[in-house]
Amino acid sequence: MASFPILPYSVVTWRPSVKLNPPISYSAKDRAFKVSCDHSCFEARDIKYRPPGTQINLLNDVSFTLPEKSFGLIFGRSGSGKTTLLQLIAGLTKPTSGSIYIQRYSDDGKPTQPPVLLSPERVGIVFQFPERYFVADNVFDEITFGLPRLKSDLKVKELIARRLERAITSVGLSGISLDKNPNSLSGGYKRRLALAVQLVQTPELLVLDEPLAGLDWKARADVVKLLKNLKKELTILVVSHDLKELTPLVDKSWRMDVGGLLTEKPLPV
Ligand SMILES: Nc1ncnc2c1ncn2[C@@H]1O[C@H](COP(=O)(O)OP(=O)(O)OP(=O)(O)O)[C@@H](O)[C@H]1O
Repeated sequence: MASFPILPYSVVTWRPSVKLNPPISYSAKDRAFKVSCDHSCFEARDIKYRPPGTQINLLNDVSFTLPEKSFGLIFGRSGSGKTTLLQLIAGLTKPTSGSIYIQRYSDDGKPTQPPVLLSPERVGIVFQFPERYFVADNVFDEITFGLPRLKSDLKVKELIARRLERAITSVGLSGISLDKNPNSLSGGYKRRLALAVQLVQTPELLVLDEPLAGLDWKARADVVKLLKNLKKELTILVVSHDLKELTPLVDKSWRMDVGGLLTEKPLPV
């Protein structure tokens, strides 16, 4: 298993960090969330989301804290707002109010600096049935689709080549020809490819919507094993109905109730 992320954060210089202005202030209620954060946490506070032109909030006062390199799982009824939350975290939609940010803490649980807004470049999102969104006719083009085109100088090319190689290795696609048509891969390999597409962008937080949906038992077991390995190097947040299979990986879990209400709860298995 290749170690991941591929490059130290400082090397990937095109990833902007946006400071919140004004900085978030901390109440006694907020401090209760810090207990489990040793270093950095991905945090959401009081997220509300109402789609434009509608009268109903899909998400209501959603708050959570996910320590870095941990595995979080959100479960709950269909239509409760889980996918909507993932889309907000990935920056595909903006919350109506509230914020999602990264907070660093010292060993004694105090914030060491102002929170930094979570920018979309730091998040990789794998949609439910990601293979439906493949755009290229070979594996190489699919993985490199979102990368800078290769007019760049040699150093950038080398950097991209290393990122590509490590993404492929880390999802176990090394044995597959890069010329292969993505649609000719098995279900499990398509999921690996969808993960590689995100990993090549070196995200710090990977969010996955129903990563086991539609796979046979063998492919499901393979994806669980893959996620277990990725968890060593990345923070992962999953929305899933497949609680039993994912239980061994889960560090924190939440139930989303209809009306977009998120509560930290142990898995009901
Ligand atoms: N842009 C929108 N405008 C209005 N309603 C929306 C919009 N986007 C989603 N919804 C509705 O919001 C609710 C929450 O949808 P969401 O897909 O987030 O739920 P979910 O918990 O992920 O469901 P599932 O488990 O079935 O995937 C659904 O009733 C959906 O129809």
